[in-house]
Amino acid sequence: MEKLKIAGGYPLKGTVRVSGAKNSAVALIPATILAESPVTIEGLPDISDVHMLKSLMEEIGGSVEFSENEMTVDPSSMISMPLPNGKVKKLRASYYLMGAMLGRFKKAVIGLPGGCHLGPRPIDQHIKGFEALGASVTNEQGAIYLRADELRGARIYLDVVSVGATINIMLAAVRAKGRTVIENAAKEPEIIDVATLLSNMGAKIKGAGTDVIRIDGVDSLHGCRHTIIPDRIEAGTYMILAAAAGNGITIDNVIPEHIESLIAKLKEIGVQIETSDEQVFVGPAEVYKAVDIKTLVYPGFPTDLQQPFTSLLTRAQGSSVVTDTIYGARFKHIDELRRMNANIKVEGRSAIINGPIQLQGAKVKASDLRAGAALVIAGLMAEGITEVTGLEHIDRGYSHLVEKLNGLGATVWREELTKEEQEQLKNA
Ligand SMILES: CC(=O)N[C@H]1[C@@H](OP(=O)(O)OP(=O)(O)OC[C@H]2O[C@@H](n3ccc(=O)[nH]c3=O)[C@H](O)[C@@H]2O)O[C@H](CO)[C@@H](O)[C@@H]1O
Ligand SMILES: C=C(OP(=O)(O)O)C(=O)O
Repeated sequence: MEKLKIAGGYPLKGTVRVSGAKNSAVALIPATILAESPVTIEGLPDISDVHMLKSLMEEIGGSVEFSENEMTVDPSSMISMPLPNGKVKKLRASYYLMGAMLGRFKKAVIGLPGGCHLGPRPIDQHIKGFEALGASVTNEQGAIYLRADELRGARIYLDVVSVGATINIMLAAVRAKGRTVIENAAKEPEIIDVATLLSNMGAKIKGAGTDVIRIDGVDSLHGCRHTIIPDRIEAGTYMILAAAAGNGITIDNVIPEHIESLIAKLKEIGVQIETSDEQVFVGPAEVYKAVDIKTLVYPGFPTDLQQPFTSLLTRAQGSSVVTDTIYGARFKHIDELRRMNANIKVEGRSAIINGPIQLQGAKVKASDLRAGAALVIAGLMAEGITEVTGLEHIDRGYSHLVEKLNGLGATVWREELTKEEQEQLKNA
C-alpha cells in the first residue's frame, strides 16, 4: 500500500497529454464480447479498471493482448461463465458484462457491481431495459441472473437519464431481433464512442448522442479496430488543476466541445482559456471570482468534475455553491479539504465554499476516485507537504498521474506506507 506525497505551493507550467476515456474504456472492453472475431481498441488509459476488465475478459475465455495502450480481444472462445463474485465487485462498469453477455449468449450471471461509493447507485433502469427485450432478470444473493430464449427489440423509455442503462441496453439490443428504441437516452460522448465501436463491428445504430437511439438488431458482429475518445474528465481535472495551481498549462488531446460547461465556468471565475482543435490553454486569473455550479446530465456540468472544482473554489473571493443533482452525497472530500484549512459546509446536496483561503498541507484520505483528484489539486495549491492515501481509487481513473504532474514541474512521489500507517488506515 502506498501514499502520494505532494510538495505544494509551486506554480506548474507546461503541457500535459490526456489519455483515453476511462468511462468509454470500461464499456468498450465488455462490448468486444459481442464480436465473433478479434477487436482492437487503440489509446486505452493505463488504469486499474482497464486491467481488471482485461482479466475479466480472460476469465470468460477471451484471449487478450495489451501493450502500449492497445488492446486486442479475441472473443471467439468466450463462454457465458457465471461471475457472481470476485473482480466484478471491484468496479461499477462490470455491469456492462450483463448487457454484452446477454446479447451474445442470451444468459449471464454477474455479481452486483462495485465502483465509487457515491450514495445509492441503482440499476433498475438497466433491468427494466433487459426485461423489455424479453430477458428474465432475478437477483439471487447479490448476483443478477439474466436469461432469454430470444431477445426481441422493444421501445424503452428510461425514467432516469442514465449513461450506464443507455449503454447496457444498447449492448443487448444490437443482437435482439428487430428494432429497439431507447427514449430519454443519455447523450454523453462515451455513448457515441460505444455506438461507434458497435457500428464498426456491424451493428445498426442511429441517434447515439441524442435522446432517442434506434437500434436494428443483427445476427452477428465481427472484429474491427477502434480508437477511443480522449478522457474529458481527465482533461477537465487538469484544466481545473491548471486554474488552481498553474502558471500557464496546455492540455493536449482534448475535444473542447466535450467540456464546454467547464470552460464556461472557468471563464466565469476569471481564468484565461484559449482553445484550439485538440488543445486547451489555461492561464491564471487576476482575481478569482466565486461561482456556483450545479451538476447535470451531459452537456451540463459533469458530476465527475464537481469534487476537483471544489478545491479550486477555495481560492475564489466570496461564497460559492456546488450542488450535485446526480449524486447528492458525493461530498466525502469535503471533510478532508477542511483538514487542509478549507472553509466549506455541506447542506443537503450542496457544498458552500467560502474563500479565499490558503490551503495547508495535511494527511488526507481519498474516499473515491474524484475525491482523490480533488485532494491532489488541493495538495498542489497548499503550503507544505500533503499526504494522500486511498490511492487505489485514484489508480482506477488517472493514467500515469505522478509522471504527468512531475512533467508540469510538480514535486509529487509515491511512498510505501509504514506498517503503523497501514494499521491506522485499517482502523479508521
Ligand atoms: C448522468 C450522469 O451524470 N452520469 C454520470 C455518472 O454515470 P453513472 O453511469 O454512474 O450514472 P448514470 O448516468 O447511470 O446515472 C445517473 C443517475 O441516475 C440514477 N440511476 C441510474 C441507473 C438506474 O438504473 N437507476 C437510477 O436511478 C443514478 O443513481 C444517478 O443518480 O457517473 C459516471 C462516472 O462517474 C459519469 O461518467 C456519467 O457522466
Ligand atoms: C465515479 C466514477 O467512476 P465509477 O462510476 O466507475 O465508480 C468516475 O469516473 O468518476
